[in-house]
Amino acid sequence: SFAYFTIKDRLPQILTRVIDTLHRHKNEFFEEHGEKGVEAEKRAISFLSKLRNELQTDKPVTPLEDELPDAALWNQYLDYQRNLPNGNGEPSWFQSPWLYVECYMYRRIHAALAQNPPIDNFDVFKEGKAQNFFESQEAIIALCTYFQELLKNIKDLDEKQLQEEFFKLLQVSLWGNKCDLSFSAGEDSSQKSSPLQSLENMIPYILVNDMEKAWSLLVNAKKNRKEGSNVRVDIILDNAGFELVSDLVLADFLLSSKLADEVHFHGKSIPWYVSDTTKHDFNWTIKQLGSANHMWMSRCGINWEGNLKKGVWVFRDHMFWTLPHDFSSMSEVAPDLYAELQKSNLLLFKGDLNYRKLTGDRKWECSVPFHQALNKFHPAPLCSLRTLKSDTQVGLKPGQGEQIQASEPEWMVSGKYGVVQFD
Ligand SMILES: O=P(O)(O)OC[C@H]1O[C@](O)(CO)[C@@H](O)[C@@H]1O
Ligand SMILES: [Mn+2]
Repeated sequence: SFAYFTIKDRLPQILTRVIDTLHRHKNEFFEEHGEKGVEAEKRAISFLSKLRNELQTDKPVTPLEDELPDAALWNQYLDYQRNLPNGNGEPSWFQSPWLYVECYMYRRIHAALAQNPPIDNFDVFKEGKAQNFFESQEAIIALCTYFQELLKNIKDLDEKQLQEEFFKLLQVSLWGNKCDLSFSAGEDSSQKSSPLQSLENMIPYILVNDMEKAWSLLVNAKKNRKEGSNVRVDIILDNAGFELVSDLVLADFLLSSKLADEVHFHGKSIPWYVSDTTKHDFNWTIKQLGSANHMWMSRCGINWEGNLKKGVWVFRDHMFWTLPHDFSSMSEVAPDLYAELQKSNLLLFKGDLNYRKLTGDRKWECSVPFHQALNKFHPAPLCSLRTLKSDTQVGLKPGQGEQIQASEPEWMVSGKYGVVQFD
């Protein structure tokens, strides 16, 4: 299965890259913190080498020994896995649910750094995320330019024209999800070509296309909005780099077109799945754009900083997003976050990992309804924008999955297909 390939090949590669990254920063740690920095680096590397060895030799998953705020929840989850009636007994790397052990690896990487001051704030994936941003420069310029031109006459657009633009930017954000770095084990995965040019040709690759549903929901929310109440959209972010910029453009469009009054972004509180967006990545990206040597790029960055200052854009991170739990347990494990999401008119979930967590990462028949796979997770109307990079897919027409499978056995993991799936 794809899970086997991931645990056997991809995850050890990612760990090796993390170890290399620390090696490469040795001088920097020394310059910043002296001998203490170098000692901390050595301890972190030995912790990570041990982790890689445990993984590759299928050792049991061990309780977390750090005192970070989520440690108890992780250890409870390990107990839960141990006691599953249909489980394999003692959880180990090759004998446990993929979602669980993969999340666990990223949590252990975090522990390797967090437990070792003075390098405890070092994000081992930061360089890769920045590189993805810079290598997508041209695509970012093309998108920012298109968008700023659009803003010039957005007031004159009729409903049909607004809908067209909404669909375009939704698709850019969907295909932006091709650009993650965990899929390629950290290898370059930037957006090279203009993101708007090929949208028409990519329509056939959108296997579930609920863009109309998302549109009607927003139009109706606006029409039915009560005096003094706001239409709110939440974007549960995935990757930094080009994908994040495409999400920010979409969010700006929602405000500028007055389809929404506020947008709340949800990011990760620790480095996650190589390229996922943390608060630092979020602010860094907006700063980079603002100070770019390109008029439309910097216009975007400056406007977005203004949106944050005005409070019409809000960034939040919550520990739940980096726990191993699927979303059906959110109301129990993180009732505060669930209640927060209930305040939204529309939740946009970006990316593959969020899709796995929405559907419980189960081996569903492809024709099982999305609503059923969500297993009662429904804080508000929601829509997933995801390119297929793991073998879980629901909500297809009967026979649709089988038909693609016959000619393209890799269709579920190649990132070539996508869904805009609404519940
Ligand atoms: O950034 P995304 O879209 O969540 O993708 C993350 C990648 O990590 C995985 O979730 C697991 O390796 C893949 O399914 C996917 O390729
Ligand atoms: Mn990701």
